[in-house]
Amino acid sequence: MPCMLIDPSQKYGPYVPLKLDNRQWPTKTVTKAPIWLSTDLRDGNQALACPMTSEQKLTFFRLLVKCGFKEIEIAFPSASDTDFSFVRYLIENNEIPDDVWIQVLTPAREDLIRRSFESVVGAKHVIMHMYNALCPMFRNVVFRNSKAQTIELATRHTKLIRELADQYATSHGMKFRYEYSPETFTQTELEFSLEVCEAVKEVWGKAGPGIDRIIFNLPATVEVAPPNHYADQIEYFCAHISEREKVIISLHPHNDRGTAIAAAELAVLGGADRVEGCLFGNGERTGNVDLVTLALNLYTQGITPYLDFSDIQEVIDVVTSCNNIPVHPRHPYAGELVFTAFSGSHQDAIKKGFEAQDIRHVKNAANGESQMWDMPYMPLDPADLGCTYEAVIRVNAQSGKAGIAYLVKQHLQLDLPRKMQIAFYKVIQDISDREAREVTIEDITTAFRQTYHFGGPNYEGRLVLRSFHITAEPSPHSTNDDGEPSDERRRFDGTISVDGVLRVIRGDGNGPISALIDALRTHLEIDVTLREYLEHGVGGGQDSKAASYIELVATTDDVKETRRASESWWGVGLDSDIVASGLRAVLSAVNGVIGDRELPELKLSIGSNVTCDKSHVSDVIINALGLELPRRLQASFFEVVQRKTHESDGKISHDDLSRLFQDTYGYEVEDKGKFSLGDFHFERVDGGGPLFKGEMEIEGVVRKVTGEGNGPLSAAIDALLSQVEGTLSCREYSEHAVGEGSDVKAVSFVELVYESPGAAKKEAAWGLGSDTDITASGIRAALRAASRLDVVVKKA
Ligand SMILES: CC(=O)SCCNC(=O)CCNC(=O)[C@H](O)C(C)(C)COP(=O)(O)OP(=O)(O)OC[C@H]1O[C@@H](n2cnc3c(N)ncnc32)[C@H](O)[C@@H]1OP(=O)(O)O
Ligand SMILES: CC(C)C(=O)C(=O)O
Repeated sequence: MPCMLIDPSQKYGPYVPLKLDNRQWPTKTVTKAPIWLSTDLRDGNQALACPMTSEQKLTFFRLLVKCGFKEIEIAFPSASDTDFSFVRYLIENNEIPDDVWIQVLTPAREDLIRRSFESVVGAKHVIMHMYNALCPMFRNVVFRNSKAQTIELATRHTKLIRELADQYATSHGMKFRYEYSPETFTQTELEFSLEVCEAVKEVWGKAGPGIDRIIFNLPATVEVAPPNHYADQIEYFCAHISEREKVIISLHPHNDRGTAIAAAELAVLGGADRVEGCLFGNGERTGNVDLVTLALNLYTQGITPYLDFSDIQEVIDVVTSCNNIPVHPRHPYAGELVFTAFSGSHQDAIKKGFEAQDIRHVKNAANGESQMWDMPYMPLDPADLGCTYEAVIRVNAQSGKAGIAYLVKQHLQLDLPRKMQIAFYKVIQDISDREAREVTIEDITTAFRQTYHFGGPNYEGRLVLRSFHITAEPSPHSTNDDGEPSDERRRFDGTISVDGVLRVIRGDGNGPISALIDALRTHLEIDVTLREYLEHGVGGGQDSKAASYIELVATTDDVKETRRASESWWGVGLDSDIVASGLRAVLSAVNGVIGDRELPELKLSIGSNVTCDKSHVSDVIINALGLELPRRLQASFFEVVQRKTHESDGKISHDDLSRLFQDTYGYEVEDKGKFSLGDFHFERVDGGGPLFKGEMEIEGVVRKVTGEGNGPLSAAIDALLSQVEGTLSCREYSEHAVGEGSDVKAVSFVELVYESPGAAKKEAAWGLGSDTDITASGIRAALRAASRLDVVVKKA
């Protein structure tokens, strides 16, 4: 069975290096783009098992024009009717822009040359491209021609092309240029290639400077030597061809050794002016040189390529749908994975690179300097090709903390502290190890939200901050240990939801965070110590928020041991108020600390009932006052009760409880409150709702007010609104009857929401009203609720 040889020299010989003294190309650098010719519609097309249909060729042609190609080889028209008709279609349907030269390929055969000319009749600018192979193998085996016969074949057909070009130029006003390809150039004796090209040039006889230059296209028909050898051959040819100024030297590299890009780049240094190739390197066998890569290699050196791949995805889509060959995921610049880092150290460098670049760009912009791209592992800004940064970092088991932190920052705007990055990395690593797959951005953000109970009601933990007040308290010690005046202390007084039950907790500390930690210790037996606290701003302007990060450790008897504890819990908080953001971060971490652990029950006793909850409180109100509290009012009052009973260790009598209720919501009490109702009536407005007209006593002064609404209550609230700054709205309303017979009256429950002008937060309060008239009872309840809010009254 055949296999690879131990000694391959028995089968394959080395290329023969060119003896080129004083070669120039190694010390040259490229400074401008070559002329490009796309041979996708000829060479690429011929290399497909199913050549393109006319529709596909047309779509491809339009793409090439859009990308900026000014020379396009559109067909081998004598090869098939499809190719011939395609050329006709482009010409007859004015598809070819005036500044684009179409090129057609023909062998050195009279019938095929004539047919090729027939195909291009009517085109404005045509490059006639003729080829014949020159190397010994082709001379001896394929053509069975001597050197002289080979030259004669090339010159005889060049002469014919010249005659036909003159003829068609005269008869059809067309402009022709001529390209001659000494096929198999790189395998041919250099002197012989030169001899043939000189002869062709002479017979063509029309080579001149500028646009009249004859094109000698020197193909690496099969790539059989390293790229430096091609560069040597091109430099030699450029140096020895006569009338160099009347010649365009063109390259046509194939990729058999996988070095077509290098060969083209070095051969351009060797003196070539033009490159023929295909998009993404399609073409016979291993393909032609890839023009996308060549152009973008120039671009990333700061050289304008004069080809536009700003929408690389569109280019990929068109090319792959026409060729039916996918672009390799690792294809330079275009592959799905080329702007993606999976591995940890790469991600780390990219994250740091972006951060440093952002800072540098701001500085450069301020100094009027250019915003140079300089990023680890990324030679090109994906945005230049219409790609987003979305896929730059992707996560699997090879990834590290920095990449994950980068994605959290991108998608949640949170710049995690280093130690928290490490903590969260473990969470993600567990997922990727367990599931042995790529971890998506959605996986990461969901895991983050779940771990830190971050991002709305769906992710709430067992403990949730509902409301709080921080007050300053004088320190019990007038001086500290150094004899300096002691700072004020802070008191946290807030409501948190604990497993769905509102709990009022209080605590003291040096600052709001330590006060909350103290409250958690006192009321819920959660004993933790703060180890690290960091915060940063998120967003700007009115919508800016503060993000806080907290690390907690379990408190031990030994302070040093506590600080050194290996187990810790991180939390995150985001809020427009920096204090609230820190407090949320504490609860986020505490949710991690408590896990499923049982928390001590609320100690609230009403009368002799020792463990009461909000339903017991509501029962007392029903029994004492006959009021059926709406569900949310029950929760709100339960909070009031807890706050009231703090000083009495959670104890309250039945009577005190009903009095507390009446005083709080203004139910059947003497005190009228800040807003109270005088005489009023409603009028009907044509086509509208009721119009409230009446008197309201506001801060002791009677005002005449009017207001419109969909119903009586909203009209009255509108009248009230006309007297205050900010906005007021009704969040909940309910009512029921109390009493019997002639004593029956309506009791209304109203929750109002108030937003004072410029206030970041809304305030809400309940109020109660009772009256024999149900409308009056509702309005009284609303005014009572307003009395409990910090409403700013307009000047009378
Ligand atoms: C390196 C390249 O990519 S070059 C472009 C290759 N593209 C094509 O070949 C296009 C598709 N080809 C075709 O459609 C056909 O080959 C045609 C229409 C061009 C010619 O078809 P046929 O006349 O049947 O010839 P066939 O396909 O067998 O080609 C071989 C003949 O052409 C000759 N020949 C090969 N290249 C050339 C050339 N550049 N100039 C002149 N004759 C040539 C061969 O010597 C051989 O001649 P022979 O029959 O006298 O021995
Ligand atoms: C016709 C020539 C230029 C060719 O396609 C080749 O040599 O690969």
